[in-house]
Amino acid sequence: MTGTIEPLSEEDRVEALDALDEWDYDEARDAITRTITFADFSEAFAFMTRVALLAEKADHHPEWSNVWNRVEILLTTHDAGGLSHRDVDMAEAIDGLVG
Ligand SMILES: C[C@H](O)[C@H](O)[C@H]1CNC2=NC(N)=NC(=O)C2=N1
Repeated sequence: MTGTIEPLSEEDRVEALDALDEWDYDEARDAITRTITFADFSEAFAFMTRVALLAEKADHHPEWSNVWNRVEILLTTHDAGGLSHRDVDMAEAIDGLVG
């Protein structure tokens, strides 16, 4: 993908976070985070597989970790040096998967 990607303005970030109820703002990273707990490892990993497919399609990849039934996700845009609309789009897509 070519072209520059700009970080969100403070106004846009505040508005986006207001709508993303399940996500927290990580000021140090200029990122958003969400932790999701599933019934077991199998459910957690199935979710991660679905997110991985979305991430490849969008060419936008989460920083994340998994411990058994828990998945911790951090979204930020490396190419923008902080939060961008790509993170907001990915967060919305992830929320759509979790239901
Ligand atoms: C070359 C490729 O488009 C970039 O490296 C993509 C890949 N996935 C990415 N993922 C994230 N989270 N941020 C990026 O800036 C990013 N850039």
